[in-house]
Amino acid sequence: MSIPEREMVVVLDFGGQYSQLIARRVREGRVFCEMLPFNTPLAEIQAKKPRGIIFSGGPSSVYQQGAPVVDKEIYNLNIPILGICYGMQLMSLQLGGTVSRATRHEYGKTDLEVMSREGLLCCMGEREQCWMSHGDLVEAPPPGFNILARTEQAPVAAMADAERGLYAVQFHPEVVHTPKGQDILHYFLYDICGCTGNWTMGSFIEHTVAEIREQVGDKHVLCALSGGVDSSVSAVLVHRAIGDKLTCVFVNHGLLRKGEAEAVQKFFRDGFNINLVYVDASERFLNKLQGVTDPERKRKIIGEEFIRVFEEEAAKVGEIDFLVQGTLYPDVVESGTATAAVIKSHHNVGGLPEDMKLSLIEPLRWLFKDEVRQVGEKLGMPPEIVWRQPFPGPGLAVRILGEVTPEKIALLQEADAIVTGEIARAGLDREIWQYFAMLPNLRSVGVMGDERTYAHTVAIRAVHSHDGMTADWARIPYDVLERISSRIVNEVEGVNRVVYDITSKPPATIEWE
Ligand SMILES: Nc1ncnc2c1ncn2[C@@H]1O[C@H](COP(=O)(O)OP(=O)(O)OP(=O)(O)O)[C@@H](O)[C@H]1O
Ligand SMILES: O=c1[nH]c(=O)c2[nH+]cn([C@@H]3O[C@H](COP(=O)(O)O)[C@@H](O)[C@H]3O)c2[nH]1
Ligand SMILES: NC(=O)CC[C@H](N)C(=O)O
Ligand SMILES: [Mg+2]
Repeated sequence: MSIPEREMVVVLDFGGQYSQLIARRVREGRVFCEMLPFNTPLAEIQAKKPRGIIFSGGPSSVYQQGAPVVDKEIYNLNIPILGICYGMQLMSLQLGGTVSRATRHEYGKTDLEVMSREGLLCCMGEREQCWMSHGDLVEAPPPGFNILARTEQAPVAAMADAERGLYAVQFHPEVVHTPKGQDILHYFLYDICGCTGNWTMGSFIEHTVAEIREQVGDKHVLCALSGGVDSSVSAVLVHRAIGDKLTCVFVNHGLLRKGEAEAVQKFFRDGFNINLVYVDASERFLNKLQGVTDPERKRKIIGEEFIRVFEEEAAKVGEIDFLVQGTLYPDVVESGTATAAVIKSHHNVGGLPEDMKLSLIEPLRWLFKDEVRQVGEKLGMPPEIVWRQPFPGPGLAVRILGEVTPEKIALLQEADAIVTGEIARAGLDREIWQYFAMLPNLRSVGVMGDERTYAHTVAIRAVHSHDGMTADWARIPYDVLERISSRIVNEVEGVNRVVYDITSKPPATIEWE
């Protein structure tokens, strides 16, 4: 079977805060979308046969030295382009318009005066709300461009050279605060780029299965299976493509939750017709982590050790060239890209060793968790997997600040089982995105049974999120918190205090390390 034709659009990322939102919005418009760094070679972009290209926003000023630019040939490829914010400023500058620093900046909700209500802005009335975040502006558009809209501060808030298929907006159509934003993107995708909207979860599955089959041929493949949503969905996709030639490896690194090693094996052995190898590697992981306190070092050690285990298992199975991982888009951005800062090295991306021998297959690399859950449902996977709360690959190592020891792991496993159990008992497990206990490596004074104690503090973390990129702390009812707290101090030896983390992301992250 050949790979079915797929309409796709490329987002070139200039480091904007909302770049990933653009990609999501395009996919919500039923057109597949990948985000690439701004400096991706043109040949690589062309090879993807995009129907359109979108330039994202970004923190730089186009007229500054070293600001990110694209190869000007991109304007001659006959592929429609939509520039957003920085993307519009860049397009202006490169094609002969003028860009300068504004005297007054526009941040947030802004009134837009629409001057041309046909073409790109045909969905808009004369006055519309839009959302702005800029300090620079286009003073004069390049030759050949018409001004489509303006605001009090920005004489060019949207512009087009329809003949060449070049469009740009200073505001952000991808954020919900631009109410007509999705209509504008829709017009770009359908009317300008000629897409028909053939991207659905069903077509994603079909396309991905065909792609894996072509890539792998009749070779054998190993899949890193954690029992989490992402790797389980990846495993099922690959299994559809190549059946028995897939072997899944589940690693117990000694940093799993209470009862998890047994539960995952039982679930996959009983419920799925998949070859599963279980590796108890806890000793070697914990040895490597001895004395290590820096969060990034912990992540890198775990990332490398995972790969070493997979390589050893691959050698046992025979000739194996490929490793499947359930990597998602947020793992990729947070690990740092050409434009995005390193927030934390996810073990499966930034934590990978340089000399790895297996080639990666990552069918979900462009998706967000909620999209992966839709794929899982479409594949008919059971709700216990699809709606399972995420658990980071480095496991409890990133939930224990400071050195990881067997005692601390055992203590945290007990406390975490209480949090999980009580959240489920209160019927909140599906509502809350992630909920767990963590150990801040902090001891304080308490009094228990009239005796002084000097024991551990356990922190509870519970957050609501759509995709893991941003999060808000969950307003767990006080009586549930009370039960969790009292059970932890009463049942877990070595704990005399429980606190609740009430920080959103940003500024914090979901995990503490
Ligand atoms: N214990 C493990 N054994 C084998 N592979 C693992 C293990 N933990 C993580 N991985 C690999 O690393 C990838 C990334 O981990 P991550 O936790 O993001 O995904 P997940 O566990 O599949 O899903 P979830 O985010 O729902 O926990 C996994 O998809 C899997 O391929
Ligand atoms: O596979 C993973 N490998 C990792 O190294 C890792 N670190 C964090 N997470 C999970 O990602 C989401 C966002 O986490 P943070 O807000 O802590 O960055 C949350 O759901 C985290 O649990 C990881 N997943
Ligand atoms: N959001 C953006 O793309 C901002 C672009 C540019 N840095 C400005 O301030 O105008
Ligand atoms: Mg996981």
